Amino acid sequence: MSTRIAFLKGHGTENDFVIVPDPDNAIELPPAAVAALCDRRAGIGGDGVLHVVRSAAHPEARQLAPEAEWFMDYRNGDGSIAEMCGNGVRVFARYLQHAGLVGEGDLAVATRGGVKTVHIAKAEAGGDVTVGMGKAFFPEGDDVTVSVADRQWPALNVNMGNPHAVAFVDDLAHAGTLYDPPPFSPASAYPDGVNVEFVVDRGPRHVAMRVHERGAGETRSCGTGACAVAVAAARRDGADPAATGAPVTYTVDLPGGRLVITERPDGEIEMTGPAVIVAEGEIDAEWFETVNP
Ligand SMILES: N[C@@H](CCC[C@H](N)C(=O)O)C(=O)O
Repeated sequence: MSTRIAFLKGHGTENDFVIVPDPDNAIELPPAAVAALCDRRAGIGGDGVLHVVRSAAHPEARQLAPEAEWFMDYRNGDGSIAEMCGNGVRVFARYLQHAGLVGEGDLAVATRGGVKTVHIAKAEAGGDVTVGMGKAFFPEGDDVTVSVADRQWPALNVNMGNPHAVAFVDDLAHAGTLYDPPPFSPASAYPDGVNVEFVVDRGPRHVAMRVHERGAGETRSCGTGACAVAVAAARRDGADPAATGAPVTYTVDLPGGRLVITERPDGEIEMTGPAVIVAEGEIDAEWFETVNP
């Protein structure tokens, strides 16, 4: 094993990540090592890990290498693998820019959810990062119910590459502590688990949300969750862009900041927000061996 393992810490609206640059895919990251890196007391701390690998060097992304040089090998904080991370891909792009590997403007990033187009705005224009998130899907089946303590809400089943249950509530405090995954029924609705969003209205096309993320617990932001919430709100509000032929934009406030989500008439969704690198350093090789024997 290499004795020098670089890392960076970054966040997008306070959805925070340990970034592990590893162009040649030489670093093994089993679930226990990911969980140790993400541990907020005994590790570096983060909602997840962004393992930065050249697509050509990763078996899951090799076929995407002609379209996208870099693969976001995303892991949840508990070490599990997710199909997509919306804030993660924005922070991933910021890392590539920070490292001088890309400039401002457009780039393609390979993910388990396919190739995503990312746009890094010029610093003088605010420097926000926009990602083309693809289309939302609404899996058919039983209606989903989410519950917290003695309250229950109907939830919309939205797939943004990863699964979401979106519940509109009267008060975000009704979601409780969100230490544990909120129970849902029927149990068959999400065989692989689910990210659960609780949403309140703030004004016209403006909502606020909290989220319990699969594999991470309550996080201060979730990009795919914000997109799921925006499309759920649009349908609830009768503002389906496919039906009206006009793009629809929602402002989504999260505990860690604000994301702006636009759905186009063809169903394509774009998400814009800040992405920040806050630190960089070296993982102690001896410690890493203890968590990754
Ligand atoms: N924080 C992410 C979502 C990360 C994956 C999620 N926890 C899952 O398991 O599906 C985002 O910004 O989208």
